Amino acid sequence: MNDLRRLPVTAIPSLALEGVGFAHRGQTLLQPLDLRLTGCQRTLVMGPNGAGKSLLMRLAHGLLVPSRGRVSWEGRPPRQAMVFQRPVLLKRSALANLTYALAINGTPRRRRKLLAREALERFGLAALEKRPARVLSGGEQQRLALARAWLAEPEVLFLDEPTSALDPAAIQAVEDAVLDFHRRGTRILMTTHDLQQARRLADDIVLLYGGRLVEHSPASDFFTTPASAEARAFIRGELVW
Ligand SMILES: Nc1ncnc2c1ncn2[C@@H]1O[C@H](COP(=O)(O)OP(=O)(O)OP(=O)(O)O)[C@@H](O)[C@H]1O
Repeated sequence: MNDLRRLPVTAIPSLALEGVGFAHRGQTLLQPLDLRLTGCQRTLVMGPNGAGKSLLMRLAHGLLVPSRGRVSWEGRPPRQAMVFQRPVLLKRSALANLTYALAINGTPRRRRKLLAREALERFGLAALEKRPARVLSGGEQQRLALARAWLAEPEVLFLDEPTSALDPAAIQAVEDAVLDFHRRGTRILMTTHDLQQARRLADDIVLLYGGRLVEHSPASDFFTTPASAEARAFIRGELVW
């Protein structure tokens, strides 16, 4: 299913993180950072284990309150969705997970099954609509989470290591979905450890190391002329926590 009806063309609000930091029990986990995301970019957040990537995503999406600084959307908050490494699914069928999400967002009952089935079809899950979501394979669960996000028509989609537990075919399916979201008009903010994946998907790269933002550059610059020693080491596979 390749019909990509674009989302209504309204400017996606810019996201500004100003002096945003996060501490827990007196320990600084994310040092104050500034980051501004505009337009319909695909931003890939990279860094070794424990660098603070998930923290940054949760702060940006509003799941965590910063200990200092401010997260703000210019004008209005956009429609947002988040996809996690391990999908959070209800103990119901694949179809019911989607119809439930549609009910929550106010879709009239008579349209829910039709829309949910279209989304299952798009993500290659039509044959599994009756199967309990929690017995689906990891790759299938991730596609179901993406289908649910698709139905939310997000202007901004956060994905936190959505492919780290998946095999190559499932990774490809997630990457194709990310590109479809983007072509439909969604801004992407995604974390990954995978340099090749970042090369395939990114317009710009944010590199975190040890709870610090060390670089935010266009992907072409990051991979060819990285500005920081950390980025050079990361690209060589030498940056570890
Ligand atoms: N809610 C929290 N309370 C306390 N510590 C936390 C919390 N969330 C994250 N941390 C700690 O903050 C640091 C950064 O965690 P984060 O999950 O952001 O790293 P990451 O870059 O996503 O790593 P990985 O690639 O391993 O997933 C880690 O040391 C983690 O243990």
